[in-house]
Amino acid sequence: MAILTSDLLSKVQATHQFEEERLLGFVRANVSGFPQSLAKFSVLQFGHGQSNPTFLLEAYFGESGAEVKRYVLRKKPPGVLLESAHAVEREFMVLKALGACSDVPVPRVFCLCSDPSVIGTAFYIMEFLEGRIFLDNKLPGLAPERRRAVYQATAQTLAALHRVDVDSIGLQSFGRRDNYCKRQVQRWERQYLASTGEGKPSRNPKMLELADWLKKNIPLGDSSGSSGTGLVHGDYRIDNLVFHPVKDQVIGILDWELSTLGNQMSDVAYSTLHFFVDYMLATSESRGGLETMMIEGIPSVAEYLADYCSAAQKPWPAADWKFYVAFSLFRAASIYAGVYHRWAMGNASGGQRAQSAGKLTHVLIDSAWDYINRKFVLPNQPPLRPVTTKSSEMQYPNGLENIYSTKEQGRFVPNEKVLILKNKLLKFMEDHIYPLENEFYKLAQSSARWTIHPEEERLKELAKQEGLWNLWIPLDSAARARKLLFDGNSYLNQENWSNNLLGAGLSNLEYGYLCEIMGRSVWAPQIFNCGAPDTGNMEVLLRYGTKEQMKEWLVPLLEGKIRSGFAMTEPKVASSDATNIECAISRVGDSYVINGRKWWTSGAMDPRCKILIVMGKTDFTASTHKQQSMVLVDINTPGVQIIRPLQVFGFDDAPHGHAEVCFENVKVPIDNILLGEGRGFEIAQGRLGPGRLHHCMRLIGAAERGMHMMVQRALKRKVFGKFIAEQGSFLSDLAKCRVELEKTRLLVLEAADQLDRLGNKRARGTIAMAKVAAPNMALAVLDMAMQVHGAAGLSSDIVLSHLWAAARTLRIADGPDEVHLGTIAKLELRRARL
Ligand SMILES: Cc1cc2nc3c(=O)[nH]c(=O)nc-3n(C[C@H](O)[C@H](O)[C@H](O)COP(=O)(O)OP(=O)(O)OC[C@H]3O[C@@H](n4cnc5c(N)ncnc54)[C@H](O)[C@@H]3O)c2cc1C
Repeated sequence: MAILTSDLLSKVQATHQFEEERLLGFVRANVSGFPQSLAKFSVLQFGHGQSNPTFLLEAYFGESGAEVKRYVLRKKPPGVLLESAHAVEREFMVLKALGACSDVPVPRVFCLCSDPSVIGTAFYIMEFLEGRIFLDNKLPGLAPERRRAVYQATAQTLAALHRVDVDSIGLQSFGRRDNYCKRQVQRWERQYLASTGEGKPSRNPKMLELADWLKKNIPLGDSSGSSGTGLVHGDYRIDNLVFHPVKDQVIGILDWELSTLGNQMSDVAYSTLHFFVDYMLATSESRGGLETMMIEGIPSVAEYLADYCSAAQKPWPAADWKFYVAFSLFRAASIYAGVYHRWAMGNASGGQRAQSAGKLTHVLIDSAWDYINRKFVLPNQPPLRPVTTKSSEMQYPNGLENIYSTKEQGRFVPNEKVLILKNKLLKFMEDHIYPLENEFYKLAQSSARWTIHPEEERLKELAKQEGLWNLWIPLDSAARARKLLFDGNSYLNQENWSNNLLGAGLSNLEYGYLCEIMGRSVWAPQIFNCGAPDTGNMEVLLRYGTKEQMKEWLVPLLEGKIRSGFAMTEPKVASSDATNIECAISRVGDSYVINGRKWWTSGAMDPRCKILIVMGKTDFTASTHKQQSMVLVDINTPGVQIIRPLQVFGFDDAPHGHAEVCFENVKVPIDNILLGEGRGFEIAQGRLGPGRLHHCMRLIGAAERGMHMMVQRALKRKVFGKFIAEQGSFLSDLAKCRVELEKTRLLVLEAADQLDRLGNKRARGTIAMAKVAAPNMALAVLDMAMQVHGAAGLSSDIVLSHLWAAARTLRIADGPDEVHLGTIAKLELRRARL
């Protein structure tokens, strides 16, 4: 929640007290409009901020003494100060120039007092702004769209500040512009050295190494100061901004102590530090910033930066961004070291809160090194933004966008975050996937069919860079992995976060809108690391894997370096009832030994497939649903034999494939068991819910592609003197297809929403309905599309027959229709009996 500026007040701290009468005399003489006859004059201190102590002056006047004028006084801290720090005179100068000659929102200043005899140090007086301050940059309590607006206003206000022409407002001598970064690194290194060392807080050698790295990586052009220089604020953060009491608009930028002229991109990078390190939580062990939290409405760093660059008309800073962030962390570390040093000497205005600044200094230094060691920090281009920022006016760059795309408010209307991803995804499909489909088919029909097309791996990298990677991962699963893999250690370096290894923090419903688009091409899902059975297998590891299992198998799967298979179905038994399976998993000493035969293990033919999740029985005598267990089996373990690829209507789905696999005395360590013996059924329930829905979502996309192709064909092909689109029978069939498609889409979205709100178990009835409805609808629509294409529709020259074959498998795979109908009927009867 935001707090009002007036809520930050408390009594003046003992170390900051001054003679109020002397101050009053000065104010009366120097602040124009100050009431001459007062009922009361009071001084309170602002509790937020640790640099220059800041006070509220209240002058009560009028007949009843109830009228009040409020002012803010800002002064240097008492005690011995570091040279050039706490320069309130400079603050006054910049505020005065901006207030008089620009539209940058700043409080109006009244007067500056350099005479220490008045209150002990120099000070100035300015306007009091009543508004909201967001002390927590996670913006708790705000709706996602307002969070977005607050961050947008933050970026745009910084852009407005950076657009100011300093020469025209008399600030041309406010600082030097050449060698800004070089001088800043030297300055903050000096400050750090002055705040640490013998008789002072301890010195961290990594800080000095950091200074060396920065000196060696100064951006080109720094020495001349030719481009990108101008006014910089120096401490631009959300909590130094006053927002309008109700509108998401900045009404004042505060805390100008560090302002100067210089390289403005360093100002921008500094304003993003909370994405990389949680400096609000100085006392906790937490290191990760907003980029690891994925809070709805808060933009990514790239999106924030895109807002800034577009408003400031600056080029995209990918080339030097690593330097600017590392420099900002270094500078912040030096500032906090100064705060801590002052606290240790008893004169930091943040009081005891400044104590934690010592620890934070080290966190900032480590974070800078983590950032430097990342391979990827920013995409080469700014992320694609919707054509307008209002979701109601979004434009879609793709002809495939369906005619009922939601442009209004409503229950199943994707939010702005999803719309942005959707636009990107649509463009990616148009630019990269559809044009390569024929290429992929050619290879899959050649003698080299079980190899990977090099373009596939290239597109995977591109998808990662675009933030279109692992979008299927639901928030809760991501949170578990984050906790197990990343908490308090640097097992994985921060590069992985930037690559969105744990998705975009989407709910199942939000993912539904995107998964549908991937379903338009059989080749698309794996490009985004969103293909079956990998998503289901990753979900199992995310939910049930141990830390070690995650490290060994989940991480390479998340990275898209390996693929996986799920081996449950057996040729000998009716596997739609998993209690029938016969594969034996026997405990022998410290190992499990697996014996059995599986088939339709999708993905096992893929040369990148390295891990199988095998379901078998560990105890044939236990109760029916406690006999089964799941174990992780490295596909290269002796005794694992791939017997043959199976075909679906002649499609073998190379290079992915569906394999028959024999397990003969396959020995794996006991640590490879998932969740524990007898828990296989439980895992299957968890795995199959979201996975089933993903199939349904993709089927909506497949049907949508069928609709599109059908209509295009009907508008171009003439039969018996008329276009097919003019034939009455076609029109009614087309309309019926649309009706079925929309009904099913709603059912699938409803199931996804229920999965988010109610969980797997309570949503199972609706998921079952979607699982029956989606393949049957897609089959009908694709069948109609093939019919309209005549013989071409049945050929392999166009995608329809392959989409149809894939849809047909889903009346059986992941449970035949009859099993799901049984679930729906059982629930219906149970409800009637209640
Ligand atoms: C392309 C494809 C990919 C697959 N991928 C995988 C995979 O990666 N891993 C894996 O383990 N399996 C996979 N499968 C297998 C799939 O999950 C099974 O085929 C499915 O669970 C059905 O099992 P079954 O084939 O043994 O059919 P059976 O269990 O023998 O059932 C046959 C038929 O019996 C009828 N029937 C079943 N139950 C009922 C009931 N309760 N009421 C009325 N009639 C019923 C249905 O008509 C059903 O189709 C895949 C299958 C295909 C086609």
